[in-house]
Amino acid sequence: MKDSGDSKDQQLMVALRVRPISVAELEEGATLIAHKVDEQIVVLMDPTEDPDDILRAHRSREKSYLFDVAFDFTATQEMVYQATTKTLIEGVISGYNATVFAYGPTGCGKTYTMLGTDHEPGIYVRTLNDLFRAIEETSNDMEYEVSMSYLEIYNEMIRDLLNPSLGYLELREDSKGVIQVAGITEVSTINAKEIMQLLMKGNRQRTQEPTAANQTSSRSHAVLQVAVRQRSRVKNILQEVRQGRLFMIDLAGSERASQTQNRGQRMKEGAHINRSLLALGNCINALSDKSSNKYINYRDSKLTRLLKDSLGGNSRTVMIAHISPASSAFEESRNTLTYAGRAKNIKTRVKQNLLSVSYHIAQYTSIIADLRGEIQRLKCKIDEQAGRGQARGRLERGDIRHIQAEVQLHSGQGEQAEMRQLREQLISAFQEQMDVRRRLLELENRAMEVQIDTSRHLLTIAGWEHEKSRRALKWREEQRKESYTKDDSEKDSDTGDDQPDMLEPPEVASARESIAALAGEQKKLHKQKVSRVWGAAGGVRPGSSGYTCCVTLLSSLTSLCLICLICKMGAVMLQPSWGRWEDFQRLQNSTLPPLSTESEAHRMFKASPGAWQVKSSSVPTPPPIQISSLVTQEGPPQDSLGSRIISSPDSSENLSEVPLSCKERKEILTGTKCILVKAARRRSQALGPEGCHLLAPATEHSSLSLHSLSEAEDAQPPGPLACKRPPSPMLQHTAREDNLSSSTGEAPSQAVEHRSDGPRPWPRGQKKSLGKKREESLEAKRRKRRSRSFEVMGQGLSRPKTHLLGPCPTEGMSDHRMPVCGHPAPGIRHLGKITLPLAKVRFPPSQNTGPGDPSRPAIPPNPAGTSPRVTRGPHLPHGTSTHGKDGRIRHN
Ligand SMILES: Nc1ncnc2c1ncn2[C@@H]1O[C@H](COP(=O)(O)OP(=O)(O)OP(=O)(O)O)[C@@H](O)[C@H]1O
Repeated sequence: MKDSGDSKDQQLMVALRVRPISVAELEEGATLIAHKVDEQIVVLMDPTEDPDDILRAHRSREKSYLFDVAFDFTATQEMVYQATTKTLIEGVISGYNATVFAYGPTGCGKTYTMLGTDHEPGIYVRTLNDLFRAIEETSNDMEYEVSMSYLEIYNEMIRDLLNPSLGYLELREDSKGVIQVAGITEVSTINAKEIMQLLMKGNRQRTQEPTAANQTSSRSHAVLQVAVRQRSRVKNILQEVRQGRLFMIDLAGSERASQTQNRGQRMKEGAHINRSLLALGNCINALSDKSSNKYINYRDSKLTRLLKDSLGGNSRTVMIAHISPASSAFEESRNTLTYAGRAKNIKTRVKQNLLSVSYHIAQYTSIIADLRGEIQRLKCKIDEQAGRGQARGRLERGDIRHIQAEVQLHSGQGEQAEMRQLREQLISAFQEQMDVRRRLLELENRAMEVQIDTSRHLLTIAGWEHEKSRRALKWREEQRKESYTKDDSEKDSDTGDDQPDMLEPPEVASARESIAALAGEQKKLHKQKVSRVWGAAGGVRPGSSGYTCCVTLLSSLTSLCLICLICKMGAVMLQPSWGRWEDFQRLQNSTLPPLSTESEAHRMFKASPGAWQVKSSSVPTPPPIQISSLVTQEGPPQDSLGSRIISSPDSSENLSEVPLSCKERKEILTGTKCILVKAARRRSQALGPEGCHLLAPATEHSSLSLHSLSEAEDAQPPGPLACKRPPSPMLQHTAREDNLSSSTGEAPSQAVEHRSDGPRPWPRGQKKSLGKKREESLEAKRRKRRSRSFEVMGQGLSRPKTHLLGPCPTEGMSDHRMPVCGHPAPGIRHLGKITLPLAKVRFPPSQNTGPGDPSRPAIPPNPAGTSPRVTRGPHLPHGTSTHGKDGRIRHN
């Protein structure tokens, strides 16, 4: 260990404090002779000067003294501490020595300044408080060791005030000249409170005796020493240790024997006090004389030996001189001021007590142990702080939970019952809704079954009508052949021959009856569904908006189902083998396969050569079949229901020659047209904008109104497009309405007329002339018919058209011409046109018979010439069916 650090000269600081004049002094008649002129100057008046003394007339009666700082009776303890001692604390911590001592005559306030009272603590207490506060502030980086000792020099003997039992102690000087008190008690602590308790204990041990000058006169010099060792917490091979010492000395007061009136022990004490103070004065004189190189005799007294460093060595020293302002203490005050003034010239050489400690490698283990201990200490500190934070957090969370629980308890009691009630109501409403849905599904299932049965019966009836028409045609052919061989008279006589009646098969009659029953059931189911929806809607009444919504919903569903049914029926009827009675028989005995998926429907259409005509891409769901007209309308007589079915492609033109069949067919077509238009409208309404958007590609072609249909019929070249033009692959289900409607009106005749012109487009300008020709031809045919000729009168269909179609479906539905999803209906009229070729095209008689006519399938003859009853079904001769390029069926 070695000392290091630079030294510098430090002037001794001298402060003067003038205490208040005491009551005793006032009683003695003393006057104030010490006055503070400014912060540094004090004037002392000489009370003994006689103004009448001529010899001293020109001498000044007052003398001024300059100090570093001066205090009078107005100064507080804090002011004295701040101005004298506080600045020393930082130096002590940094390794500098410092000394504060109170000097002055007895009873002038030295003990008051240094020790103070309980209410006005002195420099001891204030200094220690600030010292430990400064150590605490830098303790994270620096490690401190603080030790304290408290002694008195009484009668030139040193006593340990912290442990008086130790007896008198000796002063020793080490090799470096540092004065040490051998065996003194040094209490190491960094607790300021503990040091203060020790200080109080030591003061009680200090020798105080009342004298005439001071009731609490200190008969000894008290020395409080505080040593501070500071080192960095960062361990290194070279460790710096800074050691500073602070001396705070309360000297005993110089006294005069006459003043103290001491006798005996008190006089002896005073002698020792004065001797030590004299030695101190001599040292101060010697130290303050800059010019002289006098020997400083510190060894004259233990006080000067102890204050060796403080006076002339390595220390920042502050001397606080005390005087009484009373005129009675003029001599003591003047001497004190003189000594204090001299001390002001004393300079000390101050240097930092810096000790460099180089550790041996063997000491590393202890250093490591110290470091580990330090790490452990820091960990404990962190854990302690974290635990404190967690405890605080738990406390806060506990408070929050407690508050929440209270809030829930108070506010939730009323709301819980209400919430429970609402929940029960919600659950019951949900269950009721599910029940209604289930019942509706059951009704839907039943309605689907009814629809399937109805469609099956309708197919049966349609098959029979077809067969009947075919037999009638065959019979007329035979009759015409026979008529060529007979003369006119025989012809006239044969005009009364009618076509033999064909007995209706029992299954057809049964189908008609079943259809009637099923229609009633359909109606009943529909009413039930509507009532269910009303109930589910919570009391929706007819005529209200809710009612409209319900009906719309149901209608939309049923319309979709209907569309599926018609597509399916169309696909079946366009089978190559369709038109034979056995096909109807086969279909009658089999249930309609449901179009469960779009792919299935696609397969079905593909399987048929004519499937492209009816392929519907917009109906992917299984078709719950429902014919609205049978349910929602008071339909035509049930016996005509069979005639509503779409005619067989092969026989449609021949059917027109049968008045009753033609009428029925028109009714069927009209009714179907009405249904389809309604279905399309309801589907559009049900789907709404979103559905329209989704179905836009399809509806663009399938949206249809009668108006658009009629326009289409007018604008579109009928015959060739219907018969020979390759069909569009984008055929839609509703496009069949176009076909159906055209089959009931002028289009067929136009097609017939146009057929002779080849596949050129139909010119609009020729329509009127063609109409005229058609009328003429019709008239001629009538005449022929009256003359018992058997020419086919396919054009006669145009006559009942206005009667059948006029008011009811066409005009009525023309109001429903609506653009679906914003797409105008006319834009789709050329697309998706399903052509049932033979139902649309009427052939003139001259062309009907030619088997080689490619535009029309030849009607297979009945070589057996049997009656319809005998020849129906499997007995009908037929060749191999082939398909023309226009998709129509040919029988070879
Ligand atoms: N500044 C002051 N303000 C008020 N009272 C004071 C002041 N200074 C001293 N006194 C009072 O004067 C009396 C004597 O003071 P004190 O004992 O401190 O003198 P002293 O110099 O220590 O005497 P001694 O040398 O005999 O110990 C005390 O009662 C003290 O309360």
